[in-house]
Amino acid sequence: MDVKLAQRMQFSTTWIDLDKLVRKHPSGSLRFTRGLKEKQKLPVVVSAHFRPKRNKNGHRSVSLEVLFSHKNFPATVLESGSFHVSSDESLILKNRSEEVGPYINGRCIYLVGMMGSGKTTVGKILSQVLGYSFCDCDTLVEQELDGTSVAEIFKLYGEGFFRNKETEALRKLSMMHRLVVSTGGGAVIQPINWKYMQKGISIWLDVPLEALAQRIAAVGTNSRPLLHHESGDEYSKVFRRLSILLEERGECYANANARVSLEKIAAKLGYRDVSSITPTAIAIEALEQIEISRGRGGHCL
Ligand SMILES: Nc1ncnc2c1ncn2[C@@H]1O[C@H](COP(=O)(O)OP(=O)(O)O)[C@@H](O)[C@H]1O
Ligand SMILES: O=C(O)C1=C[C@@H](OP(=O)(O)O)[C@@H](O)[C@H](O)C1
Repeated sequence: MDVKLAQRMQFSTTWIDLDKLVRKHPSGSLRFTRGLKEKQKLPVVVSAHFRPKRNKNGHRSVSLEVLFSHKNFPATVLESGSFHVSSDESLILKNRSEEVGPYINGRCIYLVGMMGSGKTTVGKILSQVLGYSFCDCDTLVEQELDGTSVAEIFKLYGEGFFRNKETEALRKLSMMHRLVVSTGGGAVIQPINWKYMQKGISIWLDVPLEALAQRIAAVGTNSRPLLHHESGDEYSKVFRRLSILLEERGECYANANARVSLEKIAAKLGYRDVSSITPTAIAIEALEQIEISRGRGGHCL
């Protein structure tokens, strides 16, 4: 189907903006009754079925079928075809940031979540679209200690020392504006850190354990000292260790102002697997959840 035709279809005097339609109803079908332009006397039912798919490159395409039916006629396919919506996500992200930007109003955004939940990846996207700076709290701690890596800090001085440095870094960040901060996965366990993060807006990236373990197993555990103690194959040991940490921390993450659940995004977009969700789609959901948390007075859980 011609892309222009697919993106804006006219039935009677009503334009359907498929871009908006797909955004609002990521998959499914829509039925509406209209009199066709030339034959206003004949009411017909027009149904649009659309189903987004993602190809190997992460580009989405939407297949669409428009059916005409009337009690006296068998259902007939008026139009069918598919179109790409790959650039769609960046546009949606931009629109969302313009909508929610005034509410955020320069406050820092703190991304919290388990190791590997995408705080750095999604944080960079959010900072870019909002025109904020990005800051990785672990990197700040490392800089304070002349570039000593987090893994080395744990080895040389222990976890307690690292946690104090992390709190100190968050205290400094809480005095700043227009920052998206990727916090360390364990920052949520110290109540004092929430006092600092409450000056801004906190978002929990809630990612299923299987996906976290897959991501971390793919890059290795060198930079994540809390995952060094287990034996076995990489995926299983990361999974076991993360399960224990999540059990201890689950409630702490729930203190965040907004929660971005990858399982919910997958359900919304009609994906079976959370690994199909792009970081941009997660950033879009983060902005949407900030907007929703506004209606709840800033607290989501
Ligand atoms: N949505 C995603 N889909 C697939 N892989 C991702 C996604 N987000 C992040 N990753 C990958 O997971 C790993 C951990 O991501 P990162 O952003 O560093 O997490 P965190 O900062 O929370 O520890 C990286 O290798 C990154 O490329
Ligand atoms: O979960 C944790 O306790 C930790 C997470 C790490 O940050 P990332 O979440 O960025 O990996 C880092 O702060 C340190 O290894 C401890």
